[in-house]
Amino acid sequence: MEQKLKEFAKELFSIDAIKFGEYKTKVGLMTPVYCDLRVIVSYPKLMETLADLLIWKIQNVERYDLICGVPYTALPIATVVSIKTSIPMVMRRKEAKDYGTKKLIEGVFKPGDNCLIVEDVVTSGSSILETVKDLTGATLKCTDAIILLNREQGGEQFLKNNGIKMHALLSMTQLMQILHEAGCIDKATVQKVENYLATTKVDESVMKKSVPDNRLILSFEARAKLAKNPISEQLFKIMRCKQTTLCVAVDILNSTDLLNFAERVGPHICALKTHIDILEDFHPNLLQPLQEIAKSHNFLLFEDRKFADIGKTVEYQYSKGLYKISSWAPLVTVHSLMGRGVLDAIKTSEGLEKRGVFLLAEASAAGNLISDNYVKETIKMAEEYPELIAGVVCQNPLFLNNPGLIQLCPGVQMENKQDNLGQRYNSPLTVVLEKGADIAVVGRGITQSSDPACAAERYKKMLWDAYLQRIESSS
Ligand SMILES: O=c1ccn([C@@H]2O[C@H](COP(=O)(O)O)[C@@H](O)[C@H]2O)c(=O)[nH]1
Repeated sequence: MEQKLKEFAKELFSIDAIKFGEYKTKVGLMTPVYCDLRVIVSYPKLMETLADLLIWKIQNVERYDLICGVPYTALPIATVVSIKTSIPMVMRRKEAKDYGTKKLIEGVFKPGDNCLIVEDVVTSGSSILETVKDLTGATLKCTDAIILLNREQGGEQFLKNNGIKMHALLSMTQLMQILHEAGCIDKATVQKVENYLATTKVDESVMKKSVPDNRLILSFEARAKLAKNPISEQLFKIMRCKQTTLCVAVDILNSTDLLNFAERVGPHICALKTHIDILEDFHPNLLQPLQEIAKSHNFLLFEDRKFADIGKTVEYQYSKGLYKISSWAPLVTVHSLMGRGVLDAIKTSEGLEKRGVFLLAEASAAGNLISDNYVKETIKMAEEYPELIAGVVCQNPLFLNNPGLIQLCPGVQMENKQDNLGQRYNSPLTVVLEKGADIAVVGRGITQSSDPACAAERYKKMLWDAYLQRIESSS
């Protein structure tokens, strides 16, 4: 059977059911490998082989009375399995009929019958779960799903969390290995897919098959209307008007250099991100010309203070002291680590009337201690403060169903993969098309360039083209 599986994998490649290149997934992100098993109905011998392989795999499943294919691709596959094993099948309608019996599940079954799910490819597991919901709603039990290919993007865990054990004939890693050994794909392609799988997490909102108002395919114009924070609304409008999603991190130690730099990159950016406390010659007199430059080039000042203390201390750090951040920076970053008191402090402190917070959910630094649960709770916290939160700093496509929030992604550079202190980089294309970034933060990629204005313009164009490519399918 192992050999039969390898031969089958090669056949899938030869009929173009597995393709390599740049493909857009249904949630708007790009993938270097695309699996389209719908073509398999045109190859009856392959259908039969697949059914044999699945039947072989079914031996691991303890008990089932019925089988059900996830519509539509797996329907014919489940049919062949049913015929070959004489296990009766039930069929799930995607929409209930609006006449007659209005049944979602067709076929003969008894309450409590255990139904084995059959599916072709699992990315998120959401399609299986939709089918499971209808089956259990019709009094059936579902505990196991038998599938051809596990794309290894979180679906197995997601299903497990929802009480379904997944049995896959192949994982994406195994498939890559088989195709490489057979000479169908080269090492570079294998590495590209491996890298994509290792770095692209699919969160639960991505896992919903049809994400309502998916931010990845909505235009900034549309999202400006959905923004609940006045600064994120303004940011969306600036991005659209200046056609830029570039935020430059101006990590420069001298005030005059900072002003010169802001003037030069100003036409190409939507926000200028500062670490004001690294200036060796800081004087409050810097702030007025900086604000004027921001106004004249229509970009926002963004102090990356990463507040992380008790609320009262944050109130002082934000509005008092040498920097009086709340008086000149409409945007600031906040760690979720210390809880909601920090957000309450930012919300109520004196300073600019309109303000927005980017909450830090993930970090670009290698070896950071942020866990999946921390990320999840941070997103939850962000969604609890819609009037204050402009967006989230993260490295993965999160909160897809909240288009009013902006994903800000630092760690962007054209070439470098990592600096010598643990900073990790992705290319402009990757952050927008694979990681879901709305705004990309570029620091040394521009500040250390011999011509920062020209470099900023290049980044701006690349990022904007990638954004247009991302929303293309919805226009
Ligand atoms: O996870 C994070 C959060 C913030 N940053 C900040 O972005 C810039 C990146 O500068 P580069 O020169 O492009 O590396 C810097 O100001 C960081 O403090 C981040 O990199 N990662």
